[in-house]
Amino acid sequence: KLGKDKQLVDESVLIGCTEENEAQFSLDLGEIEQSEVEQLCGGVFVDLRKAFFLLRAHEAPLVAKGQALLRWHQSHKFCSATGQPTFRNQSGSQRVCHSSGFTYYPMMAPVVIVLVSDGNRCLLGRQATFPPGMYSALAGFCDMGETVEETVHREIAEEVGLEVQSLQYSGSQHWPFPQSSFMVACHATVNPDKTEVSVDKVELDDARWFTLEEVTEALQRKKPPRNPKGEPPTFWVPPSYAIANRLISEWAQQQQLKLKRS
Ligand SMILES: NC(=O)C1=CN([C@@H]2O[C@H](COP(=O)(O)OP(=O)(O)OC[C@H]3O[C@@H](n4cnc5c(N)ncnc54)[C@H](OP(=O)(O)O)[C@@H]3O)[C@@H](O)[C@H]2O)C=CC1
Ligand SMILES: [Mg+2]
Repeated sequence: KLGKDKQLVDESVLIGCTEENEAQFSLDLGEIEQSEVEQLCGGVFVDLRKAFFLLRAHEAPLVAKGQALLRWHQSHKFCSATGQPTFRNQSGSQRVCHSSGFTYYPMMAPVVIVLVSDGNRCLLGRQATFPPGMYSALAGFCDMGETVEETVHREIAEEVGLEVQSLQYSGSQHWPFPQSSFMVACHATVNPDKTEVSVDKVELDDARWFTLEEVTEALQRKKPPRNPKGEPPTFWVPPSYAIANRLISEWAQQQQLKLKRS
């Protein structure tokens, strides 16, 4: 039914291709009445952060990419040099200003995300905006001109007052919040004799060391826990789709291996 609306179809963006060579598009439903779409499709609209708890592993990156690309088009309708309208190409991978000749490509902001360990415990922090009880690995945007290594040292020093000794790359992920981030995930170690945390209260609500037992228990919680009023919130970690979860899981596995060997 929506396919009959030529303008809507023209505004969709190409986001990928299945193993069976079927093209995949993302479509901004714009002004369309949500309840009508929900009825037509037999589904409900869900906030993207909440949807990440429900999506299957291969769906989440596709949804994240579609949403990020559509949002980029919405906020790049005009050339920043001339103020003239920009025009998208057919697939939606770029926008051009005919007046200045500039071509604009979707951009991602590089971010480091770091799981700090002192050999026995790992350090997790929470921002005031996180849901109650949720702690994650520490993260921070790369400044202009910085290397990933420099950002890791600076962010850990700024946010918790610790000096990183060693760094090991783990993986990367596109993250659609707050705009489009390119998350570079690393494990880091600090000197076990210098573990006193000094939390930057502007950036973080709290940061503290967690034991393997605490982390193992939190990793088993697949849904945000229900926190009864008046009781301290239960500790939990980001969902499996978030690369923070992968870092925390890898650390727990390494610690368990270490325990088995000793
Ligand atoms: N996928 C995952 O597992 C996880 C992802 N994340 C993501 O990592 C990102 C970074 O973590 P966070 O601790 O917030 O970062 P930072 O520690 O760098 O702190 C955020 C502050 O950095 C400044 N800043 C610098 N560059 C940018 C930019 N390009 N975009 C937005 N703000 C910028 C802003 O402050 P000011 O305005 O004062 O300059 C902002 O308030 C977050 O977007 C978060 O969603 C975090 C944890 C887990
Ligand atoms: Mg941070």
